[in-house]
Amino acid sequence: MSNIIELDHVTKKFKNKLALNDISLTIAENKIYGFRGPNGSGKSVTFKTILGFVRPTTGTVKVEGKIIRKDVIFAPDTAFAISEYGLLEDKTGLENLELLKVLNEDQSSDSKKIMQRVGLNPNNPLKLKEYSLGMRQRLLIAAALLGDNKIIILDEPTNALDEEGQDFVAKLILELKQEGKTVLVSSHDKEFLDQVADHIFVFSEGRIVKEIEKQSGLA
Ligand SMILES: Nc1ncnc2c1ncn2[C@@H]1O[C@H](COP(=O)(O)OP(=O)(O)OP(=O)(O)O)[C@@H](O)[C@H]1O
Repeated sequence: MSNIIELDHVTKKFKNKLALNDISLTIAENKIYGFRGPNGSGKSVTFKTILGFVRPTTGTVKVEGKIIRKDVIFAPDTAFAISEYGLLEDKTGLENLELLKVLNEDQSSDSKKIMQRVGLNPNNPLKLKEYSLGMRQRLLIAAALLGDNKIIILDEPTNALDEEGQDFVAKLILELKQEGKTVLVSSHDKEFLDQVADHIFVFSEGRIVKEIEKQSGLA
């Protein structure tokens, strides 16, 4: 399958607010897609319509050929890190990942290994409410790595990270591509997206106003 995700003339209206205004886009397998644009331009709502968390007002979203909210409720083979779909404050990082495994009937992911991969110590006894913003961000990314999904959606994964943390996320995203994943990542940071993305969608006021295709992919 060449296009793993397709949005066809998608609009989303919240009361009087047109959050998405006729978005059409295609996502090919095993590439990294950057979503750039100012606050409120529609990046997160686009991700949520792909995931099936938000129902489009008009238009269709297909993931792996399935129409979201029609053929399936949620996007198949898709993991996400979106800060508002949170983790449990009263649990440790490891406990949070173990709970997600139970919820997802996932018996094969190695939570400890995944925590180490994102630079967190699985034996850290701190509860999430005691985590720094950067540690939270890393745990959220770890949650998206559970289940070995084909498509990974990362909403502002470098928020609250220092320069070292940002480089770390960039390297991780490039590794995910090497492993055959398709990654959708949003950021305000032009430099960061230029570093990782093969293709960039630039959003403004609910529209895609520009698309940038990188020649060779990796920087
Ligand atoms: N559940 C909702 N109810 C009402 N309005 C919403 C809802 N979700 C999003 N919006 C509005 O839709 C618009 C697009 O929001 P979206 O979260 O996609 O922006 P964004 O590009 O991801 O920005 P940010 O970088 O701030 O996350 C905004 O005006 C936002 O206020």
